[in-house]
Amino acid sequence: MEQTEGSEGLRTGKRKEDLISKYYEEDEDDEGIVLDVVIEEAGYEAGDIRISGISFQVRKGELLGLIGPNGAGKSTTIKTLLGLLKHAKARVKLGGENQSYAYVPEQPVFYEDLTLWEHLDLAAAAYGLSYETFESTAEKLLVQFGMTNVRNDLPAGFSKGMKQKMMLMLGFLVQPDVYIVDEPFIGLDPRATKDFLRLLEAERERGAGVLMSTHVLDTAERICDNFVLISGGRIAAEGTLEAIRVEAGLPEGSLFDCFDELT
Ligand SMILES: Nc1ncnc2c1ncn2[C@@H]1O[C@H](COP(=O)(O)OP(=O)(O)OP(=O)(O)O)[C@@H](O)[C@H]1O
Repeated sequence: MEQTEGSEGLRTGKRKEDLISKYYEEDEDDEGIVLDVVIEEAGYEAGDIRISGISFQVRKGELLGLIGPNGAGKSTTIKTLLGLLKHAKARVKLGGENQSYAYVPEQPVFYEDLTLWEHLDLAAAAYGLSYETFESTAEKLLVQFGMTNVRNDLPAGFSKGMKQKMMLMLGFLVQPDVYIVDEPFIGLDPRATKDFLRLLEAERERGAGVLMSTHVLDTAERICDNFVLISGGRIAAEGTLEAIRVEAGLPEGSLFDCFDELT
């Protein structure tokens, strides 16, 4: 079975080589942390350091926005925490022994010879969902994303936005404790964006934590609780919008203005 574009799609959170360790020894300060990331440094080649000193935590129900200009190191940060970079000094922990995560990549990744429904079935099997749970959740997602009429089609023939919707559906299907989402908005039409945000909100209410990288700053400003602003492979500012405004010296500034000032 051929998979398109590299090896980073359809991640199940159960691969042995993952950097993410499954057990988090909680003490009082750690309560509610579902993802704890400490990256000392990471790069694509030995000696080629692209990011350094990037640490952050995501708590239950929190949406943390990873923002920064092109080439700042957002995707490298995400690839590092997923264990995809060989040259990384990093430690990544989920919040508990039985916690799971789902990664939604920026570039859709799919199997050429599996239909949309078969992709959903495969992801459900990888996460050990019962057939009943899979069927009812998958049916709901098809309706929510307006994809019912293409359920038995091959994704190779999908538009860019439809492929993106499939990736999001695969993430939502398994209801993980942590979502790691790399730029979800590009390619989605306004209706799909709204559907995605509504589902994300419901998942946060369920207690899922979300790390989301994006360039869509007006949306990020509206929906994220906290931000990590990366510039030149390092953290340029972090915290709430208020904290970022203080850092940028723009007490009334939009996230875009602060971003502009700080990068
Ligand atoms: N596969 C790769 N091999 C070598 N260097 C890479 C690779 N991918 C990215 N880089 C380099 O790492 C640095 C950070 O890139 P990264 O893709 O993490 O940026 P980003 O913040 O995700 O940017 P964008 O907003 O454009 O997606 C850049 O200097 C980039 O050229």
